[in-house]
Amino acid sequence: MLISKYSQPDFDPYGDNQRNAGEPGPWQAPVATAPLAARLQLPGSKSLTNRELVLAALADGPSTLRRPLRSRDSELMIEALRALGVSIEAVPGDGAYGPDRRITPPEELLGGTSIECGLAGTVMRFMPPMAALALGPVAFDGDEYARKRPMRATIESLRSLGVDVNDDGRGSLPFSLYGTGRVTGGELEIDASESSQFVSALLMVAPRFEEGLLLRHTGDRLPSMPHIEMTVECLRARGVTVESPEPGVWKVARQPIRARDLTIEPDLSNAAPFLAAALVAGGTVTIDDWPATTTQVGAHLEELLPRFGASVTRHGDALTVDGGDGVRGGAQLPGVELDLSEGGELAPALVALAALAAGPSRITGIGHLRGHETDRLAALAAEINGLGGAVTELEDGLELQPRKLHGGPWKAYADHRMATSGSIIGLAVEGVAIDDIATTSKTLPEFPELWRGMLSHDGAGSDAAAIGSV
Ligand SMILES: O=C(O)C1=C[C@@H](OP(=O)(O)O)[C@@H](O)[C@H](O)C1
Ligand SMILES: C=C(OP(=O)(O)O)C(=O)O
Repeated sequence: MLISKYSQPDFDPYGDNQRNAGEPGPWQAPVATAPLAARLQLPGSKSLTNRELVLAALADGPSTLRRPLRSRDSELMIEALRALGVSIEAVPGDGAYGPDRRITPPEELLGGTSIECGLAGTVMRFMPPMAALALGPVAFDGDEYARKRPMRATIESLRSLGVDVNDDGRGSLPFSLYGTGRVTGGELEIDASESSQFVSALLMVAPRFEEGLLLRHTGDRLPSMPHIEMTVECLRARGVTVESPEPGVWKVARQPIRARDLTIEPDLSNAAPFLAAALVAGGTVTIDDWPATTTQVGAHLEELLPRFGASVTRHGDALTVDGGDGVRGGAQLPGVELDLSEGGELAPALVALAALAAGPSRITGIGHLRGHETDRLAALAAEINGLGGAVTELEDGLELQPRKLHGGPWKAYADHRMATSGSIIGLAVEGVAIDDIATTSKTLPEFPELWRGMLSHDGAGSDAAAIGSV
C-alpha cells in the first residue's frame, strides 16, 4: 500500500516544540511553587476544527474557518482533504495560533491517492466515508499504534453501503477502498460502542448519499454522546436537517450542506489540564473566550472540577477555576465516583487529580479508552503506579487508592493526554520526567510554553497576565 510520508508544506508541528521543548532527554515537569493567578487563551477545538474542515469540503461553496486549530491532527485532516482535491488556503486571521483557512470544495472528489491518518481518530474515522464519494482508489494508513485503533465499524459500514473495501480482516488500518463517485445510502446498522466517531463520520457525509441515511446504532453502549450532538449541531448550522426519532437512531435526507464562515471555539478539553492545575498548585486559572453555550464536552468541567473541591465562576466570557490552597498548599482533594462515558476525553486529566486526592476514587464508563491513542486505562495505571500510586484497572474504568507519590519517569505512549496528565501530577510531585512532551502537538503544540507561562503567572508577585493573547 502506498502511503505518503506525513508532510506539511506550511507547518512543522515540531518546529518550535522540539522533542521535549528543546531540552535534551525527558521533559522535567515543572513543580508549582506558588499559587497561580493565570489567564490563558487557548487554540481552537480539535473536534470542531476537523468537523468543520470536512463539512466545508462537502459544502455548496467556499467556507472560511476563523481561529482553527493548528496541530498535527488538524494538519493531517487538511492534507487528507487536499489529497481528495479540496482546496485549502491559509488566509490571514487575528489568531495568535496560526492563519485562518479558506476551504473550496472541488467539482468532484478525486481518488487515486493515499491518506495518512497519523494517530488522529477524526481523520481515520471521518475520511473513509467521504473518500467513498471520490472517484478512484483511496488507501488509508497511520502511525504504528493507529493500526491498533478500532476501525471495524468503518470498514463494515462502508461494505454494507456497497463500497468496495480491501482490508486484511483485522478490523483496523491499513485498508483501501474504491470510490465510484457516489454512495446510494439508505438504511444502515452499525455497532458504535467502541467510538462515537463512527456515527459522526457517517452523519457528516449522509446528506451527499443518493438516498440519505437512516442510521441505527445496535451496540449496548454509545460513548461520547456530546461529540455526536456536536456533529448534529455543526450539520444544522449548515442548514442540514438531522432527525433522531429515538435514541441511537438518526435520519438524514439527501440535501445540500451550506457553505459557512465561522469562528472555531477554543478547545475546552485541552483546557482541562490548565484548569485542573488550579486544584494542584492552588490559586486561579482563567480561560478566556469560554463559549456561553457549546456542544464541547469540556463544558462539563464546570460541574466536574467542583467535585474535587474547586469553585468555578464566570465573568463575561471568561471562566475561572479557583483551587483554593491546592495540593501544593496542603489542601486535601476528595476522592470521586465518576461515570465519564460522555466525556472520556477528560478522563486523563481527572484521573491525575484523583491520583493526588486524599480519598479513594472510582472512575467508570470509559472502557472505550482502551481504543484511544493508547490503551489509556493500562497506561494511566502503569504510570501512576510507577510513581508509587495504587491504581487498579477495571473492565470499564479505574479505581484509585490514595498514596503519596514520588518522582520518576512518566511515559506518554505518543498520547497527548497522557503527557498532559503527567504534567498535572508533576505540579505537586517533584521529579516527574515525561519522555515525550512533544506528543502534545497532536492537538496543542504550544502546550509546553503555555504550561510554563501559566506557572510564571502566579500569585507570588506577577499580575494575572494573558498568555497566548490574540
Ligand atoms: O468526534 C470527536 O471529535 C471525538 C470523539 C470522541 O471519540 P470516542 O467516541 O472514540 O471517545 C473523543 O474522545 C475524541 O477525542 C474526539
Ligand atoms: C481520543 C482522542 O483523540 P482522537 O480524535 O484521536 O480519537 C482524544 O483527543 O482524547
